[in-house]
Amino acid sequence: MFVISWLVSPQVLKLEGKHLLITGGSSGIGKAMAKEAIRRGAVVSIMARNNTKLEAAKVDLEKVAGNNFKPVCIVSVDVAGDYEEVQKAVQKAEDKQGPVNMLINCAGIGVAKTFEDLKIDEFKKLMNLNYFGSVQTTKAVISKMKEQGGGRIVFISSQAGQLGLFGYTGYAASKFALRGLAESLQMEVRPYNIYVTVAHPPDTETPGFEEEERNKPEETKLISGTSGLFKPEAVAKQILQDSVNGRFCSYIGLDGWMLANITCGMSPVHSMCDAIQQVLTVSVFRLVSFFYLCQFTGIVRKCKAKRDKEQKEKME
Ligand SMILES: NC(=O)C1=CN([C@@H]2O[C@H](COP(=O)(O)OP(=O)(O)OC[C@H]3O[C@@H](n4cnc5c(N)ncnc54)[C@H](OP(=O)(O)O)[C@@H]3O)[C@@H](O)[C@H]2O)C=CC1
Ligand SMILES: CCCCCCCCCCCCCCCC(=O)[C@@H](N)CO
Repeated sequence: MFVISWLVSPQVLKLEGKHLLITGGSSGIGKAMAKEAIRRGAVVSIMARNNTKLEAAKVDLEKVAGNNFKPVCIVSVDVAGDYEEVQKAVQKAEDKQGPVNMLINCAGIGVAKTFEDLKIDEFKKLMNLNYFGSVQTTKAVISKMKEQGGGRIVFISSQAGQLGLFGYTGYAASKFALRGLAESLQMEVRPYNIYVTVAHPPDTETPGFEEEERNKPEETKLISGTSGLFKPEAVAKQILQDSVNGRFCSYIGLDGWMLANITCGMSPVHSMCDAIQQVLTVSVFRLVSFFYLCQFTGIVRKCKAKRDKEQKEKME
């Protein structure tokens, strides 16, 4: 009885006919999640700011739908803007597609610069969009979800929400914040049959990633490169499946698996298999992490030496 009470074993959510509201659904990971959800028979609403991009995504998404599909609902709103506007936007989606069964908080931005180079406004923007944006949409759906007797809330964090790294002082903080939010919220809403998922994707080939790459410090590129570059379709499929299964932590790849285990902390545990895995791997992966940390310190040192040398040559 004791063992059973701390294990989380939610019912698998049947996606067919369920309303999925996806913020940031007009591009990248969010759009790939919308596509996968439609393919699996869900009813989808996507939210973002730019209407032209939303319209284009709608056309793209409806191409993958079967015969009896419900049109994709698009709503233009700034999730980090006025809370009343966010509430109205959610209401608009619910009027069209019914109450939200799964909210996917994917609207977000990545900025990689050193702490010195990041402007205060950039720190604020990162927190405002990546963290408060997710708070606002979640707040706008949670009461109805409780009344309904269940649902799913998904937060798209990052591997940089599991470890801090060069260039991500602003970004990682906003992604770590989501974990604290999610862990607390999960404890509150579990009696209402609502399950929270935090996803920690590695670098993923999206328009947002391309933009971020342009001014990225070399250190950040090299360190992030360790865990590879993934396709949005693969990342989306994994996150959607983990959310359907009601898993608290969603990850992809070998490094993702190690990070999920080493950062399990006090998060809810999904199955006996996960519990055993965590108990057995935490100390081993901590040992493995020293090698990674050594490698990262080496990268930072080499990049600095290279920069110093270039500077000196320029002076001469
Ligand atoms: N790509 C990567 O390498 C990784 C990404 N992530 C995270 O995944 C999420 C998605 O990233 P990715 O697919 O790369 O991003 P994209 O830039 O490709 O897409 C971002 C989406 O969010 C929307 N959006 C941005 N700002 C707002 C806003 N203020 N209000 C409403 N919608 C907004 C954009 O539309 P519009 O501009 O029209 O508003 C767009 O639909 C982010 O949270 C990111 O941090 C995590 C790990 C790795
Ligand atoms: C046991 C120890 C295992 C250690 C593994 C370490 C792997 C570190 C890789 C960090 C990658 C961070 C990617 C962030 C991507 C992102 O969020 C941005 N691209 C957003 O745009």
